[in-house]
Amino acid sequence: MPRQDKVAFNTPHIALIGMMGVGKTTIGRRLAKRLGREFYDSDDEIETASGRTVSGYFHDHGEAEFRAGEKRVISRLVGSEIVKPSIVLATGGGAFTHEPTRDILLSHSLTIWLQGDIDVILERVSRNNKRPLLQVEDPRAKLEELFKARDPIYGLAQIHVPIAKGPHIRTVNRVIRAINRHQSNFR
Ligand SMILES: Nc1ncnc2c1ncn2[C@@H]1O[C@H](COP(=O)(O)OP(=O)(O)O)[C@@H](O)[C@H]1O
Ligand SMILES: O=C(O)C1=C[C@@H](OP(=O)(O)O)[C@@H](O)[C@H](O)C1
Ligand SMILES: [Mg+2]
Repeated sequence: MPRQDKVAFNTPHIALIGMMGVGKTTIGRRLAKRLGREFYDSDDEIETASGRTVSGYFHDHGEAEFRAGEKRVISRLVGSEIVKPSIVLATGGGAFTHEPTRDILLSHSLTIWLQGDIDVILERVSRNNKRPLLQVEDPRAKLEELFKARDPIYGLAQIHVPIAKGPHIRTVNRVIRAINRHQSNFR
């Protein structure tokens, strides 16, 4: 394993946060593979536990219950006192904005904000209708509203990484470099 991957390997749980469509799930899966860690996605865990899709869950129970379920899932994955190997967790875009969930993430993991601009994100989320919050007449306006409300909160993450253009590996490399820089500041 390259030296810089080793530094990242030795960190606690890594949690990716940021806006829908920025790449948390796809980058997280690749990062975990690179670091030889287990990968979890909080949306997948909610879907498995509830037997509903995220959209179905929102439809049936509403956002407040979704946030409560999301908190339970994240607490189970990274909030436990039981010592287990560090994982990579991709959170859903709203998880970090919910204070109880944010507290768990900040206390038990290295939080990494993947930052993308609205045009890239809009293009990506338009590929399917899996994101209930954007099933509105004007998704751009909704995204603008979410950016305004959420960016200051996402800014509380320990590490900020602007996504790279091009293949996923470029962003994975940026994340690993950012973790290295962060860890060396604390040694
Ligand atoms: N570097 C990239 N290049 C091209 N497409 C990407 C890249 N990163 C993510 N995507 C695509 O953008 C979409 C959203 O990514 P996803 O990982 O689901 O985001 P999130 O989990 O943050 O909502 C997916 O279709 C994914 O394949
Ligand atoms: O931003 C949000 O509030 C949400 C983001 C989604 O996850 P992704 O960020 O992985 O798309 C999913 O949890 C749900 O649709 C709500
Ligand atoms: Mg995702």
